[in-house]
Amino acid sequence: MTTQQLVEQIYKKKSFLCIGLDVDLNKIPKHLLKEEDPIFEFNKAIIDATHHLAVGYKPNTAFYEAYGVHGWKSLEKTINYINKKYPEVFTIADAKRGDIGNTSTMYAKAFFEDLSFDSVTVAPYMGKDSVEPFLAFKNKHTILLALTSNQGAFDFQTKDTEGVELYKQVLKVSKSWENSENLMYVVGATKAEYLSDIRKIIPDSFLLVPGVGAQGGSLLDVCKYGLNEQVGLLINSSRGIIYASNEHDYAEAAAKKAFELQQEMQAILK
Ligand SMILES: O=c1ccn([C@@H]2O[C@H](COP(=O)(O)O)[C@@H](O)[C@H]2O)c(=O)[nH]1
Repeated sequence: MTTQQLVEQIYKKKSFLCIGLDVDLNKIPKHLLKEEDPIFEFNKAIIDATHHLAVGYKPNTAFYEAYGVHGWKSLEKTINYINKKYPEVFTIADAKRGDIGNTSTMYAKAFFEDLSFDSVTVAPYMGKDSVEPFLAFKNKHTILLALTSNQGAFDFQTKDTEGVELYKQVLKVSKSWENSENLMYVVGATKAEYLSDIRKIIPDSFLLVPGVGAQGGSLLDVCKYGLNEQVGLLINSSRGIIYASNEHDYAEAAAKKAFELQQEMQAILK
């Protein structure tokens, strides 16, 4: 999917919501555990109930890898379901990959070719030659970790490197990489006050913003400092939406939470 197509979807749905599909078998409704593939059944119901309210879905691969080959199958079925039934939706494999060049190429093939995700999250720590193999894929997006939502972000990301915070170096330097137009960045909603500085460096880039909902980030603050002319934000909520209920009404409850966020976004877009 191109960035322009994503922007069109945002205006069509009046939403820049991304729903995180972080499925934990200990948290889903008990009756689903009788199914052959409880993770997929859970995702399918959530997707069917929310696809008109969200422009993206973000399975975090950890929640699938934790269940071994069965989990990976569930991930494959989930992405195939979205791509077949709702091809207009932007998909993110939150896998936080990145390695030496030839290994990164294999990671990119896994997520962009085999699983057909639109984007994958990548850690910048190993530098240019670890990220450029992802950027080489046309109409696919590499979402680079810039300033993450967790407390540990202050351990390295905000430290000075030659007078500039490390996360700013990541933003500045990555702009010079080949095919950098395929870059997006992760900035945590819990770091909203950093967004005006971030926008000075990357005014036009899309940002994936996790941390609204369970982590306490504010949608309004993120929008105040982070919106750009093309909206430029994908706000993710995972637990706050998908675990709104653990009874039979879980999909409707998720849709209700997604609707509340979509309504706030609609008001902001006006
Ligand atoms: O900085 C980051 C980067 C990624 N994440 C991921 O986003 C979701 C957030 O889930 P919630 O349940 O809405 O808190 C999850 O998959 C994280 O691994 C992040 O939170 N912060």
